[in-house]
Amino acid sequence: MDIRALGYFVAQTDNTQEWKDYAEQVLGMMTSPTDEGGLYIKMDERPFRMLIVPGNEKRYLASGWELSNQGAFNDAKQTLKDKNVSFEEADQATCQLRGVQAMLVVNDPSGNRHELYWGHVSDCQPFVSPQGVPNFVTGDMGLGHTVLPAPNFDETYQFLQDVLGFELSDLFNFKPAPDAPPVRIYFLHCANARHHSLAIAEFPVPSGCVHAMVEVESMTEVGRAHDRQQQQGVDLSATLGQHLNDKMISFYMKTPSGFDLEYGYDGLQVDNWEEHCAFEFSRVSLWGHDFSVGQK
Ligand SMILES: Cc1ccc(O)c(O)c1CC[C@@H]1C(=O)CC[C@]2(C)C(=O)CC[C@@H]12
Ligand SMILES: [Fe+2]
Repeated sequence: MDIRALGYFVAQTDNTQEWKDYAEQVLGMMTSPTDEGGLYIKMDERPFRMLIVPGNEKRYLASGWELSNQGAFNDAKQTLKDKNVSFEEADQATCQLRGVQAMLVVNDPSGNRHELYWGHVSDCQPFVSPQGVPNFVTGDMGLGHTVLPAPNFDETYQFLQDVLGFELSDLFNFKPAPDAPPVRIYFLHCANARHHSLAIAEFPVPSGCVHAMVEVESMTEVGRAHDRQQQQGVDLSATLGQHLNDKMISFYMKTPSGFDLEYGYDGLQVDNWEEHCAFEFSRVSLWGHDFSVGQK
């Protein structure tokens, strides 16, 4: 399957206004209402990269994976059939809300919902940040990355590789405590240069997502976002730091749907995956990233 990028994600909330304020005042993104009383969050020339839908629970709902064209979409559908994976084809209203030509919905063995689509609709309106953020790093590399819970780890990893076509970038055996057994976190890429568009973590997460990541073009913009997080009283989940594997300099904070958002700069890009060599890294970060602040 030829997935090009993480095109969007869908999250749910019982308080759309909270997401609007968070998107505009903290993330520095634009918003517009959906026909259903939800919210489109815009961070580049596309109409949206985050879709917030109304519902009684605050949670992450789905990851939207972009296929290049109708041929790739038909191939994806055939792959699902050949591998006996149950899937649904989205109805007109669902495609309309997301602005896509067609979409298939599959759940992975840990219950994460993946939406496979082609042909996004775009009016290419310029991105004009309400906070003066010049640009987010998107384009061919998609919106960023998402880290999903995978308590059913082996089956989920196999599904993501064999069915959806993700490939391993590198892996981490995370020890939650010095004498606790390690939990696996695998970092996966698709057909773009971003070090990982998806990662899976071997533990359950009630909100449906460990975190999503968005990337800006300068350290100044990470710092300015950190200032807004402080000013708006948003909970910090991890302090500023730099990851060992993708060299991203970032901090983590809560979103209004209960999962975290990583706001980063300077993530590794791999132009030729043929030359890449997967490895196991044994430390979360080169410096910083104190996740204990999120436990308080
Ligand atoms: C280790 C790592 C490398 C690159 C990333 O973009 C990235 O987000 C991570 C951190 C993964 C992971 C997490 O997101 C949830 C909290 C975790 C489990 C920790 O407490 C340490 C590693 C963290
Ligand atoms: Fe991350």
